[in-house]
Amino acid sequence: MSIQTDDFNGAGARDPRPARVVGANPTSPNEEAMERALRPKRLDDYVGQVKAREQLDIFIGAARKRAESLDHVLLFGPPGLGKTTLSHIIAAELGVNLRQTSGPVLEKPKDLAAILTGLERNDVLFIDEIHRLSPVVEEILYPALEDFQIDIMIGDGPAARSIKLDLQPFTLVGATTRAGMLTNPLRDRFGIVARLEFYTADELAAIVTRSAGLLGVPIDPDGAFELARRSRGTPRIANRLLRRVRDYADVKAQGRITVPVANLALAMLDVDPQGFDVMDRKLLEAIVHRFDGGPVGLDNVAAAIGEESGTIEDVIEPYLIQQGYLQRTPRGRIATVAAYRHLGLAPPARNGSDLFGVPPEF
Ligand SMILES: Nc1ncnc2c1ncn2[C@@H]1O[C@H](COP(=O)(O)OP(=O)(O)OP(=O)(O)O)[C@@H](O)[C@H]1O
Ligand SMILES: [Mg+2]
Repeated sequence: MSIQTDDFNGAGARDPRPARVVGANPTSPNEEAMERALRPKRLDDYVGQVKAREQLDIFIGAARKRAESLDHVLLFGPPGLGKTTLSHIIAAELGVNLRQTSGPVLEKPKDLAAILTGLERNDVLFIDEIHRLSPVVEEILYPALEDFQIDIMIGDGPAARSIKLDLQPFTLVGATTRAGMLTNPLRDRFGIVARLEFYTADELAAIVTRSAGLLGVPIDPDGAFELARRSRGTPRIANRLLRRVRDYADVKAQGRITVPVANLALAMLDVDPQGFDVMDRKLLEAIVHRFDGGPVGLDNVAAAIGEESGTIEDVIEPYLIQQGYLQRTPRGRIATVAAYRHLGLAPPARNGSDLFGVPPEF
């Protein structure tokens, strides 16, 4: 199997701001190299995501048996949950090449045409950030996905004509953090759609334990669980906390990660008992203190905390919502009772306390 990459992990431009310890995006090229080393290579080593894994296991098995290309796959979910990892696993399990690129890198139709015509039979084409494909590029993708054909223009001006080129059958694996931003015609062309979910603490503990084994870090099971519990449901964060806490353990505690060592190291890193970091707390505090707990519109919150609304929506909010600290309503964001309590505040008595969905004794 060969793997070709057009850009660095398909991630495009890097964010120049200081990295969050529990931010879900990769923080540096160094971290990405480390991630590649820790990335599971086969479906059996891929922890959690039971539904997506079961589906893929069957469809991949069927495609292999018939020596056909796998149906096109759309992977969506918040950053760091394993979309890129899964795309590599799909190619490995199919026993085919993986060609990796990303939406923003494909500027012109000919960029995509060059990649498509280079694919071998049943190869996987992985397009990261597929919601950022330009419309003209997307246009040539449709016939490629449907009939394994593309129309390309030859020549200029009045002499220009379009010719059809046949492609080898292939599988597109598209990844996105924002399925809602995909056009309908594109979304409809994926036969397999897998939504990746946040991981449970037990699943993350398994990932931390596996990574610790690969890195040769001694860790107690309870220590692994403590890191897992505070990783915002995200393997990328779990692996990052492991590396940072390992540094702390090396310098302060003869290398072994125990619960007390994990607690001290995580406190030093400003990761609170729920695994929330400064940005999470800033968001909740802004909604509670500046907007009376909401509802407040996304743009107002973004302005209040000096963060891009896209980052709030894709990276910060999903976990807070999943954990029940925040609600997204048509009228705006609302901080829940759990958010008030997390900030050490008494929740306000409201007529609309059913907003919080909590029993009256609160
Ligand atoms: N199911 C899993 N089992 C074990 N490790 C995992 C799993 N999912 C992800 N990881 C680890 O987490 C890291 C981040 O995963 P990955 O890069 O695939 O996330 P992503 O969803 O592509 O993120 P992004 O949206 O930022 O591109 C990987 O390097 C891998 O080590
Ligand atoms: Mg990725």
